Amino acid sequence: MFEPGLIEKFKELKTPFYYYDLELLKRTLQEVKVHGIDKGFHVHYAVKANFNVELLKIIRQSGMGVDCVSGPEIERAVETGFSPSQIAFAGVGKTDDEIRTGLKHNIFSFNCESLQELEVLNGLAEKEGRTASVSIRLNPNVEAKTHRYITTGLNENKFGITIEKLPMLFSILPELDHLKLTGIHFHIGSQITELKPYYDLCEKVEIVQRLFEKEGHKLQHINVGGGYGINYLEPDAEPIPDFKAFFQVFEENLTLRKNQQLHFELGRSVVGQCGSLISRVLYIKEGLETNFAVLDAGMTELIRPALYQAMHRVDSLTSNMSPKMYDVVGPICESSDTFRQGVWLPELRRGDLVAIRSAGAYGEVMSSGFNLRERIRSYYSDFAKSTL
Ligand SMILES: Cc1ncc(COP(=O)(O)O)c(C=O)c1O
Ligand SMILES: N[C@@H](CCCC[NH3+])C(=O)O
Repeated sequence: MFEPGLIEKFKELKTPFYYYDLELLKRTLQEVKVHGIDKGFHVHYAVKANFNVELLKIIRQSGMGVDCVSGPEIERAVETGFSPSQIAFAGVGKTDDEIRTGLKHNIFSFNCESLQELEVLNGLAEKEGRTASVSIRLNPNVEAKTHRYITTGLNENKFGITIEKLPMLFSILPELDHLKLTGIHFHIGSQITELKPYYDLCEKVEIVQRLFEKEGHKLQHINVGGGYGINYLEPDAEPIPDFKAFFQVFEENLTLRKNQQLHFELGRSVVGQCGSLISRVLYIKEGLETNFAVLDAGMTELIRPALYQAMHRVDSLTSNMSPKMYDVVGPICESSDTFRQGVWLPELRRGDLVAIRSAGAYGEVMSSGFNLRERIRSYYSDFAKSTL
């Protein structure tokens, strides 16, 4: 990913910054197209993973729709040229203003997460003189086998309506005459690296579909969400996730009804591997138990290690000396501001550049101004697109 010429260019730039390999993004999208879109599936890109406009423009060209979680994400998707007919809007706490944004654009689907939300949406749609297309987000109580903070489909999680609440849903639906029930939606979690949870999900989808059918509801679409994981420790061995295996699970294990569409919402698996956080070593500090490599990037630029104990590969870009063991840390006033502990890297010196890999998803977009840090910049493999 990092040719010598590129590293020379990096040396001239102020660090830290995000670097996006747009060619890798395009190759990843091509795999989604071949194994998903070309099979007739509707794939929505989860904008929350990275709302960077340069990436969105490329993603739009791939034929994907989007999954949004806020009014501003809907506005950004529309501004970038996504058709509202390809916008799904999920979120457990949609505000009235955000709902109005969705109504204004007549989006493909409001993925509703509670009975009260359905009533509020119905009221707002009535006021605006519209009918909203609604998918019911269900909580299938399926174990996603991922970090507990990014598990979303268990009874204890705040997302979706539990299957047990369906009788209540069926009883209020006939009164909500500004809603059109078009589908059901699921999303069981993120960074899912085994296929088993998806097999389990397929079983639950069939159970839920039958419950809707028993009540006379014909579903135009099933949305099974996203969550497909990436290889954080060996990004070069697996720069593009195995989308064939992913889509195949659903192709082979879901019984779609006549004319029923299958929708997906993929975030991390699309943009995760194309982004890296490039940082300079500020100091090398010998501790009593370990050597610290103190970087100029910290949890303010990439919070995943601090928040989920996530491990990102750290590559040295400028040193090829013999390896030494480091705790790679940031400059922020928190001990959790640690990227890696006890990692072997070519001996580092002040000024050396490192790449923190697989940072394209939930990296730049989760950056913060804590410690009054400057907003991080981005550069692209097509440098003409960079805001210098
Ligand atoms: C409703 C919904 N859909 C899709 C996604 C995308 O998830 P991922 O980036 O793990 O594919 C998320 C985030 O986990 C989500 O909350
Ligand atoms: N922000 C999380 C993923 C959350 C997905 C949103 N539902 C991460 O970095 O892994």
